[in-house]
Amino acid sequence: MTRSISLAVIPGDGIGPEVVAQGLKVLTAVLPQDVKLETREYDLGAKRWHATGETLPDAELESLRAYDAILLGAIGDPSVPSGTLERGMLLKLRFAFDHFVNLRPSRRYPNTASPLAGDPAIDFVVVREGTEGPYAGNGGTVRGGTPHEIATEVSVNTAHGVERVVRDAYERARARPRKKLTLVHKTNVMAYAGHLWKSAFDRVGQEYPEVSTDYLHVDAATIFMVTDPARFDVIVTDNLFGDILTDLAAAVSGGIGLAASGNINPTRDFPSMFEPVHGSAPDIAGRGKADPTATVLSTALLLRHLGHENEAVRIEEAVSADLAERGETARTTDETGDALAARAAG
Ligand SMILES: NC(=O)C1=CN([C@@H]2O[C@H](COP(=O)(O)OP(=O)(O)OC[C@H]3O[C@@H](n4cnc5c(N)ncnc54)[C@H](O)[C@@H]3O)[C@@H](O)[C@H]2O)C=CC1
Ligand SMILES: CC(C)CC(=O)C(=O)O
Ligand SMILES: [Mg+2]
Repeated sequence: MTRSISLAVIPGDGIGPEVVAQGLKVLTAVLPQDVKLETREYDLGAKRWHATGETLPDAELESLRAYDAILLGAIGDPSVPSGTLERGMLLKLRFAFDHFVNLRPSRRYPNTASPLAGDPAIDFVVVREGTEGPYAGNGGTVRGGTPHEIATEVSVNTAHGVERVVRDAYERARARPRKKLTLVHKTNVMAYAGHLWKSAFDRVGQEYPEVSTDYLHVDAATIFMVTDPARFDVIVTDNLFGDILTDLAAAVSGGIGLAASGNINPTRDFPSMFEPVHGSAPDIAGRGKADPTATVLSTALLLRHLGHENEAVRIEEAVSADLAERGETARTTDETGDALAARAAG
């Protein structure tokens, strides 16, 4: 457990600054007096790009290494060509700091609106690979702009990269009461990558006899996430499948405004980065409408990662209690942050 926390804060674009302000409010409220929180804000995102053309200069990336953790709002703006910031800043960070475990828990909190019939219990965690797969940037285009253009986006899967994330997922499954791990892929079509994933899953599984396993093709996994989400305990999957599945998981378990995530570097060679699952939501930015709960819950993951388990639980309990009493009245982003901070402070 750290008695001081140095935190790099990247508010980013759209609703990012709005929700990060609430995350910091709750973090400050929950920490004991003798734990010092030092923050430095990084000006990265659309505004910076328009002013300087920079996404994440190497010197800034290097300076981020020194922190215990990073808190990110979201990046991406309609005024910037799609992918510029997502790849130039967000993926650059995830790759450079070897965030190979993208941890995305889904839990049904009381009194939340699920579109699913029968009010199902939901409590699973997706372990999404964070540094490889189709997001590796391995592709290109030939004959661009002509009717004969050919674009490729090659999924990169290394034995090292797959095995380490699969092992992490087994560890997490073993530590949970149900001890169940589901591999999600598309081995029937993506045969090369699928074989690598499935054989790593089976091989590593021999070391975890107490963990029960199953396999689902990703298309079928989306069916079960809607018809029978209670069947899932821990899911391990690649970068793209995990991205898509976790937006769906958020939608069925109470909404995208509640979904937290951690980009974890389990070896602790680099700072891990915590952020809501959602993006910058330009459609509601600047209107005080964004739900900051996902960011607040991401700060709980951050605290847990740094060894502050009690404070992490206090935040999760504050969210649970607040949701139970939120009712129908619409609240502003700030009001929700205030309510959560007051409860978390105890
Ligand atoms: N980690 C990141 O920084 C991410 C960035 N993005 C970027 O964000 C931008 C917008 O992407 P979209 O595809 O629209 O996804 P999005 O997640 O930003 O928004 C999807 C829908 O969810 C709603 N929503 C999102 N967060 C919410 C919250 N906290 N409270 C209430 N409603 C919320 C939005 O209003 C929108 O209707 C794009 O530039 C995209 O690349 C997208 C996902 C992750
Ligand atoms: C914006 C992308 C790079 C990533 C994304 O959608 C996510 O991590 O959820
Ligand atoms: Mg996403």
